[in-house]
Amino acid sequence: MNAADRRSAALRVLPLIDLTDLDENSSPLAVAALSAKAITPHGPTAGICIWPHFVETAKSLLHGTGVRIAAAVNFPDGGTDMDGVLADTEKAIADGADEIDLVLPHRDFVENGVIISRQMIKSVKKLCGPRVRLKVILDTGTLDNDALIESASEVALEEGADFIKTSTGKAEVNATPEAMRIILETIREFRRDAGIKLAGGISTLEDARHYLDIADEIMGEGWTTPETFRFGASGLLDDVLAALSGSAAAPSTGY
Ligand SMILES: O=C[C@H](O)COP(=O)(O)O
Repeated sequence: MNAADRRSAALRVLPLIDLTDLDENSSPLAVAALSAKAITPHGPTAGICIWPHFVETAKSLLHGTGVRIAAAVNFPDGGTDMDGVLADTEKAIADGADEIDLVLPHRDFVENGVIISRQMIKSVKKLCGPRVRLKVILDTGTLDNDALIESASEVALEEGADFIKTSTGKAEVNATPEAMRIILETIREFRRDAGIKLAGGISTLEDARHYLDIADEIMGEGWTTPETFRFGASGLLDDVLAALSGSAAAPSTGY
C-alpha cells in the first residue's frame, strides 16, 4: 500500500478497533494508559476490551467519550463455570460495561454438544438486556473444523449474540480469513444485523484491509460500521497512527 492508501485504510480501521489489554499482568495503571490511548488525535477507537475487574477504572476515565468498554468473561479458557461467568458479567455490567465478550465453552461444545453453550449464552444475554452488547468468542482455532464453526455461529446467533468474535488471541491459531468467511456467511444467512469481531494477531493495516475486503465481498460495501464490525487488537492502533502521521508501514504477517 502506498502512503495515500495506508492513510485511507487507517481512517476506515480506526473507528472499528476494540483496543485490547487482556494481559494477565494488566493493572489499573495499564488500563488508564489504554483508555488514554483509545482517544487519538484522529478520533476515538470503537472501544477498549479489558478484564471485568478493571471496568470501574475505565468507566471513570472514559465516561462520556463514546469509547465503549467491553469486558471479557470466561476468558480465555472457555470453561463451563456458569456461576463464575454470570457473577463476572453481572459485576462488569454494574460497573458500567457496554459490551460483554463471552468465550464459548468450546471444549464442552465439541465434546458434549450444544446444551451448556446455549444455556451460557442465553443466561449472559439475559443479564446484558437491551443495553449491553454481547459478543460470543468461538475460539475458531480450537474448534478447527468448518462445520463446527458454522454450527457454533448459528447457536450464538439463535441465543441472541450481537457479534460473533473469532478468537481470544491466546490460542495457537486466532483470526483467519477462512474462519471469517464461514462466520460472515452464517451471519448473512441468519441475522444480517449481527456483527463480526476479528481478534488475535492482527497488527498491521495490510492485514486489517484484507479482512475488510472480505467483508465488502460477502456483505456488500457499507456494511462494516462499528455496529457490525470490529478488530480486537492490542497492537493494530500503532500502525494506524503511524499511517496517519505518515510513518513507514509495519511488516505484514502476509495474508
Ligand atoms: O480479544 C482480543 C485479543 O486478545 C487481542 O489479541 P492481540 O493481542 O493478538 O491483538
